[in-house]
Amino acid sequence: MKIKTSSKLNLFLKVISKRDDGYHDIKTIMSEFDFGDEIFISKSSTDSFNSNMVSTGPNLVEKALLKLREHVSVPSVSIELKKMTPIGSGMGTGSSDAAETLKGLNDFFNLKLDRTMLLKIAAEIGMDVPFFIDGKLALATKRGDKLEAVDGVFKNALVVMDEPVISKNIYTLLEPSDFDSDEPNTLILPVLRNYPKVRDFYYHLQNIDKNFRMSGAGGAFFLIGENDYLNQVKNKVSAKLKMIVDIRVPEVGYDDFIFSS
Ligand SMILES: C[C@@](CO)(OP(=O)(O)O)[C@H](O)COP(=O)(O)OP(=O)(O)OC[C@H]1O[C@@H](n2ccc(N)nc2=O)[C@H](O)[C@@H]1O
Ligand SMILES: Nc1ncnc2c1ncn2[C@@H]1O[C@H](COP(=O)(O)OP(=O)(O)O)[C@@H](O)[C@H]1O
Repeated sequence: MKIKTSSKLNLFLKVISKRDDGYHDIKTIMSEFDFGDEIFISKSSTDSFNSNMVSTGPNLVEKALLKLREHVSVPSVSIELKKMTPIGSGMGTGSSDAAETLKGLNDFFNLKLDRTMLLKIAAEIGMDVPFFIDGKLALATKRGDKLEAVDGVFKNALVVMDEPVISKNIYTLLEPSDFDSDEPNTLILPVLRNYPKVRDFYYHLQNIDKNFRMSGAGGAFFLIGENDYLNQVKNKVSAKLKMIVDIRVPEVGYDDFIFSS
């Protein structure tokens, strides 16, 4: 079985407050788009995981299999991840790999887990993972795991990335005053303070168009607009990754969050 994974942009992301469990309450709109990796699942007499991804710890794909096994019996399986997307982008590609592994194994072995159960297991892997069970466009609140589908229309977005933000700790770098900020993505404040290369890239983008926004914890940024204009901007941006994608934005109700002037 071959599975194609996807990515997301956080159209905005407000960190509201720190919770008693150490996580943060957030409010964000997550929008799925077509940019992903490939996962191959096949029957095998022993478990195996292979990937072209250089990994320091267990891969989220392996984590997904282990979490699944805590809930249901899964036969031995061979899984291969062909990683084609960058790490540390804030586009949730690892979370998508994990969610697609759960859904893929559920289908491949006919495990009969329903959507509610898949969402529960996904949240045990990471707060970004449940979104990719249904994908598309959703308002995410609480720790990012309470999801509400939002009706969307397609727009073009220029997505750019130069340097990654490799940190599972970005929330710990928030300062009290950050919670009062008007930034469309609160997490840009700790990123600008702690990641000089990403800060330089952000200033480069701001000199071209002030409406560039950061996705998640960075390092990817995006600009929503008309295709012709985005192509002009793309030519001016110096970055390792530049692509124009179709992205869902809410049909109604979120203009103040999404379109800054
Ligand atoms: C920042 C966001 C935006 O979508 O993702 P990315 O930038 O990675 O795409 C998410 O909130 C990240 O999601 P994810 O990376 O899955 O988080 P997890 O693995 O569950 O948590 C990693 C760590 O981040 C912190 N964390 C995460 C989510 C949240 N609402 N509050 C937090 O404080 C916790 O300290 C946790 O230990
Ligand atoms: N399949 C995977 N894809 C991407 N990252 C993964 C994967 N498995 C484990 N990781 C680890 O997860 C971290 C990336 O997480 P994060 O920066 O939150 O993701 P993103 O920025 O892509 O949303 C890195 O430390 C990376 O090594």
